[in-house]
Amino acid sequence: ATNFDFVVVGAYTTAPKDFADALQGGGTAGLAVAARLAEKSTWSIGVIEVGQYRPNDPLIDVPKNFGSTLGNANYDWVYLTTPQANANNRVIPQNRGRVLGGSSAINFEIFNRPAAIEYSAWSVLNLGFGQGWTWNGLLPYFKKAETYTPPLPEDQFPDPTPTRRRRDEEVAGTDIPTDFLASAIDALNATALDVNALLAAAGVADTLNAGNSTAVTKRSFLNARDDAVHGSSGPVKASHNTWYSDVASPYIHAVQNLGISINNSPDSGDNVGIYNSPRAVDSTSQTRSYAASAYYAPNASKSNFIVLTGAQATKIQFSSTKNRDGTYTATGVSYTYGGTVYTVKAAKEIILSGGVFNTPQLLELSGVGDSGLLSSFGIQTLINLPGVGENLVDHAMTPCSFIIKDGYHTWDELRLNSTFAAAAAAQYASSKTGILTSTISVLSFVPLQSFLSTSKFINILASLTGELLSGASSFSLLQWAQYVLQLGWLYNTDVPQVEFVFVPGFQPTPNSLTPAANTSYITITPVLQHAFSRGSVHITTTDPLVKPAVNPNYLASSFDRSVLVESVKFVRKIASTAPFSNLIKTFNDPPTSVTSDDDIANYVRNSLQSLKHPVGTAAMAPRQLNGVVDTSLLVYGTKNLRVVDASVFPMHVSAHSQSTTYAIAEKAADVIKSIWN
Ligand SMILES: Cc1cc2nc3c(=O)[nH]c(=O)nc-3n(C[C@H](O)[C@H](O)[C@H](O)COP(=O)(O)OP(=O)(O)OC[C@H]3O[C@@H](n4cnc5c(N)ncnc54)[C@H](O)[C@@H]3O)c2cc1C
Repeated sequence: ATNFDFVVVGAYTTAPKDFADALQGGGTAGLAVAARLAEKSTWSIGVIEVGQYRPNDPLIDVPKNFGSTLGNANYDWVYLTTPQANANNRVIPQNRGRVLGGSSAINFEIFNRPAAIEYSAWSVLNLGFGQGWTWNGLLPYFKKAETYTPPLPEDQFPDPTPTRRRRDEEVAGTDIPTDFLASAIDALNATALDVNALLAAAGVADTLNAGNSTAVTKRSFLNARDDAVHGSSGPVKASHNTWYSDVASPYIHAVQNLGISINNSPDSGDNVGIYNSPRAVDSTSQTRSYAASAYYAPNASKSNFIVLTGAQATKIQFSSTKNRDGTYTATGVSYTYGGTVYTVKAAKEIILSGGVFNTPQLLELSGVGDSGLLSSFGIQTLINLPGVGENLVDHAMTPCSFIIKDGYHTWDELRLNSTFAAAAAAQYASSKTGILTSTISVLSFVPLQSFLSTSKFINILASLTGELLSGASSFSLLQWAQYVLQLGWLYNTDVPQVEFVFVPGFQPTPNSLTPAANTSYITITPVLQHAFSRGSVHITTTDPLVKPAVNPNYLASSFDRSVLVESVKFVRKIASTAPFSNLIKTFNDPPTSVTSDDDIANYVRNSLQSLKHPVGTAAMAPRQLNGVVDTSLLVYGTKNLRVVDASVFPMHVSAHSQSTTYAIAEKAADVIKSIWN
């Protein structure tokens, strides 16, 4: 019984309600785009979501319960990577939400933003057509998505330090190697991309013209006032913790003592420093704010917004002949529900919001992808798009843990003291306060110059560019352009390269999988922000119910390995710095016996995990650059098939990925409305 204007597959963020323009997926982006389209009462929006709607579920709603649903098939797709050659052939968990709300229902609730200039890369990659995909172009949509409650004055971090960044003096004499730039110019010669324009977009000026000096352009986005950058009436509720562990303050001071500044406006486009991150938690109800609670629940009674849960999309149906302009029209989505296959028709558009693994899978199953790969499975190619499923990039991380002295209040108290845990549960139930309202919030985002010596920086750069030049023949044009931008960012100390996540409690690490009795821990996790490794996700069968193969290719680049090794060393330096060092009893993992760079590199290979921010598998980039969607998120070669989810990030950003995904969905809804109005 199904004809809609829009069909949305996967309801993460936005999904239309009336199965007329069908979206795939009821996840983060799917629900957001669907709900916005449903504002137009004459349009019908149908959302197909394989997971279930789970309102009032404490595993989702209680802020401190984040992580409790991972590996549980009622919530999680439970993806595993292929064996990772550079991580001792381990298969690494890649959780993805399989529930209405998608990954926003199972994520860790952190709700932050990257450096403004990182979106300039998205714009420049898309030539003249990407003007809307800049910080200024996206900011209205970040604001539209959120209602932000600032921290209580007493919860601002102490003593905001003036910005003290090691800048131009450190990068002088460490210019981007000209042989790499010359090769990039050759490689991109056939495109409209100009290497100088890429460097300028990365904030690095005049490299080629000046000949011998990599000058860094001045930051143009200095701490704006919070009310200018935050939204006050959007569906997603963002707020700050009101409970903090007493180990946080000494940690913050130790990080400050190592020269990293406190940043009390991290969402302003300048995210360098240590800060108290917002999280997607409703400050009144103290429950998780996610796509299902934010975009679906308030609209659930709309008759033009129909969400079908428990239904898995299996194929996009296209017109049998091409339109006069050579495109195909997407006409409907086949899905399986209760063991029967149905097809829902979309009068206007189909929107794929199945997420970074399932969106490329569905494209390939439907004949959109690399023709060689498709024909190897006997799938007829409708649109040859070699970029589908390529360009997979993630935030890789290596947790490090420390045992702390007795007497501190951390999350471990919930595990160690059952009386305390019962009291905390009662407190949360009666007053929505206390430790169970708390989430991860102490984050530091830093450029390499904050913790690497200039000589180490030069060594890492030299290995990287040598390796890039020797592998250059296998790069796609998109990679060439990305690597120019990423090299530029390395010289721009406004672009963080590593995040350090502070967790006041135990987290499993390779030599310490379960906590010891009567022992409290803290965990500090460095996370690589701009990996040079590239991976892929592709089908391995024509069976739509079999998950595709996910290969992020972690640590394939020497840069990724070296930066994580140096980051582990810096974590130990923090733990050895007062006043934080005063509360450390022992280094737990890596243990003190791990000392040489080789030992630490082995620890990195054994401990590497994902922060679960994979992006990029249906990249927004020109078709000649291996892009999959254009700047209106339309799949190349189609008239009306769009991708609206984290697959479209053309490059990663130095922030957790949900706020950007919501902004993408909000922007997509406006684009679609303007087309059909
Ligand atoms: C464990 C974890 C922790 C994270 N922590 C954070 C964090 O703290 N902060 C942050 O900003 N980001 C975090 N992220 C990342 C962030 O949640 C994701 O980047 C974002 O939610 C992705 O949104 P999406 O719309 O692309 O996909 P998703 O939200 O994953 O939505 C895809 C939806 O499509 C559905 N679907 C897929 N295929 C089909 C099909 N064939 N038929 C029907 N339905 C289908 C899925 O079930 C799902 O509901 C985390 C992610 C995870 C998994």
